[in-house]
Amino acid sequence: MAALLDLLETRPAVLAPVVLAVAYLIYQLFLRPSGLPDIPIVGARPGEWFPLARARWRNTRDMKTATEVAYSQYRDRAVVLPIAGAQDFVQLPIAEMQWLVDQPDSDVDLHAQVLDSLQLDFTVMDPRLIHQPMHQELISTVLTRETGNLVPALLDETRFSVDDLWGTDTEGFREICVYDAMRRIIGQVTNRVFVGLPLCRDQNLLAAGLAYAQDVPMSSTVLRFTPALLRPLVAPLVTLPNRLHTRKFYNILRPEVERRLAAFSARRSDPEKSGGNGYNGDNGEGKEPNDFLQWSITQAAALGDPYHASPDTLSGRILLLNFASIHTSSFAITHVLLDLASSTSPAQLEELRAEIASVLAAHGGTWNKRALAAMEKLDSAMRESQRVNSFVTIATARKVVKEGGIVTPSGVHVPKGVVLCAPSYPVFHNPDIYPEPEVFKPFRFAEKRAAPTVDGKEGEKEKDSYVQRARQAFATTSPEYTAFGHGRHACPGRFFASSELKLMLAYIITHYNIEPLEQRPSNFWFGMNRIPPMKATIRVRRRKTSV
Ligand code: HEM
Repeated sequence: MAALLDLLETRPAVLAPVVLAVAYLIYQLFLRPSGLPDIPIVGARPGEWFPLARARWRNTRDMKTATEVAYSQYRDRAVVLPIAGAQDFVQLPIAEMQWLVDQPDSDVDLHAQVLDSLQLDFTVMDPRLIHQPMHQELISTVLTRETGNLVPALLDETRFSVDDLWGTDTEGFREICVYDAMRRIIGQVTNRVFVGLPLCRDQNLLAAGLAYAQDVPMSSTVLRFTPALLRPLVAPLVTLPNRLHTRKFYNILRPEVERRLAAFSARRSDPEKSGGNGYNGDNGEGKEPNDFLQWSITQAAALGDPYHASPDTLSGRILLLNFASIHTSSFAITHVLLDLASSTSPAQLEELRAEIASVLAAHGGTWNKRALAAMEKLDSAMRESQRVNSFVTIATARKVVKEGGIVTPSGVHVPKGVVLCAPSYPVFHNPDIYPEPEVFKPFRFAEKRAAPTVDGKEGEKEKDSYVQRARQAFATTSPEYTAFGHGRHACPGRFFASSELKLMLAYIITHYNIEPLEQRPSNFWFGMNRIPPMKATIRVRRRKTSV
């Protein structure tokens, strides 16, 4: 200690870096101009010093209250919703959400916001994958179109993985941790569509994908709390797990990618062998595999840039798909199982089973997209569970990227760099929109579908009725229903997710009895998101008959 004091006395310059670092932190936390419009700040108290910084911490400690206050006290006007370690959001009234999602990407940009909030330039090992997101186009086109053809594969993998993890013993009940089992099942079933058999069952591949999906939110949280100037220095350390899991994932996938690429170019150079189409891969039975990896190879060939066709790029796209889909879908299926186990009467479960049986019978006993679409009560149960439990608490976050900023319909000027959003959690729980909002009513949306339609000419009536029914479907978004976001950037994977989750739920409830829970285990808030109780268990027993 004495030596240190001596040093400071003789060479005070050694203090300079410490003083600079402290001054920088104080400036960042308290003095930096916020660039925010002059509108109320949620969480700030009148007359206090540093209202923005203090509101940030208050809101972060209690996000539920913050979102409720932002919605109920400022229903018709824009407010600042500051959150520590995230952006300072400007939340628009719900009446302006449609305006927000209709703005061109050159004015407000979802990708710029995601890039920031997940720190993707650091947390994704090859940021080019993000800046050229070719996989997203495939999700909204090929994956959505092919979902119907993929139903048999989805069913096969669901059967295989659920039977394996939930067991087939019809005598005794067995306790399972819902989230743990379902994320493995979702990982396997979803990867059946991404990379096919046998890799979708490779537990090391699935584990690396899951681990990476946890690394990204973890490392991005640390990076967001790190001053921007220091991030390039801190990132290599913080993202070490991301790098390790990426490498592991690539290494396992690479031999299959290389095999597919070789088969693809062989077929391309010898169209005779390919059955005439000139570019198909080969699944070993002379048929092209119908999965995301294969579509990506075809897409890469059409793009003609070797970067897109490299094994690492193709593997990287599959890893990003795992990131986008596994947690979201695992949360959704975990929630609905807990809801059905704890809030639903046995008669309602029987009603669901009866619907499944009768629709299946009407479709010749075959599971297909039409049969899934006709199961309106099942669809309603999924939609209702997401209404009650959605991880989305503020919706449609878009960063203002237009030089000079933009002006909202109610006349607020929002500068470039600020993130706009709209309310979600308090809307889902608003009794004027959803009566008895805290109650899980599995048939809420099915009943809305069945409600009489407006009068009109015969043709119009039919059209109205179709539109009214479609509006209540699980994958349909609106300002009042934002579990998948809203607008043209709403989740592109939602049609696939809807079919996959309904099929899985139908299989589970027709093949298993679930012992009722006295109380629904509570969700919890993780930053801005709501998460299912990860340790919650249920007791299940295989049914002797499957209807
Ligand atoms: C229950 C399951 C899912 C939920 C609840 C969900 C939810 C969401 C939400 C809320 C958004 C933001 C939309 C917005 O801001 O308007 C989103 C975006 C996205 N989702 Fe999903 N998602 C699910 C499944 C999937 C699946 C299975 C895939 C891929 C196959 C996927 C791929 C994506 C992608 C790529 C985006 C970014 C879209 C863009 O940048 O334009 N999601 N998702």
